[in-house]
Amino acid sequence: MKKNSALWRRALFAGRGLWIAAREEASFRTELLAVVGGVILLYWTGASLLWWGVGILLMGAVLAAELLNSAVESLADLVSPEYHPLVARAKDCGAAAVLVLSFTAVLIAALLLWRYLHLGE
Ligand SMILES: Nc1ncnc2c1ncn2[C@@H]1O[C@H](COP(=O)(O)OP(=O)(O)OP(=O)(O)O)[C@@H](O)[C@H]1O
Repeated sequence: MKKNSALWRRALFAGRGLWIAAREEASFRTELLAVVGGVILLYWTGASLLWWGVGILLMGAVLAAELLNSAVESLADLVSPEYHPLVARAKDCGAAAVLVLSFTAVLIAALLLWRYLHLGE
């Protein structure tokens, strides 16, 4: 496989990864929906530029973590389709990474909502 291909080619590969995740991973689709919800929340609460920055950063991080988790799962399935405790560990840790970031994003969203409802800003 040729290394260091042109930027447009690498972008094409990345786009293919996004398309595969959106088509085959239910969790990724759910997170895309959550991103739409997050953008609506930020818009509805009239969030400041800083809140938008934090929100966009977190939403991007959740999606990126899910994509990396999918990559780990695919490699694990290739290497060991049969049950193996190390595969269980790799997959569980990948899933945990997504969970931690998702939980953080939900907490930040709750904070934004609380601030809007109680402080009106
Ligand atoms: N080959 C394996 N060896 C050991 N444990 C496995 C193996 N495959 C799956 N598991 C266990 O089952 C859990 C679910 O794995 P699975 O591959 O179905 O991912 P998932 O969480 O359903 O994600 P997705 O639906 O996105 O593929 C893993 O977190 C792991 O604990």
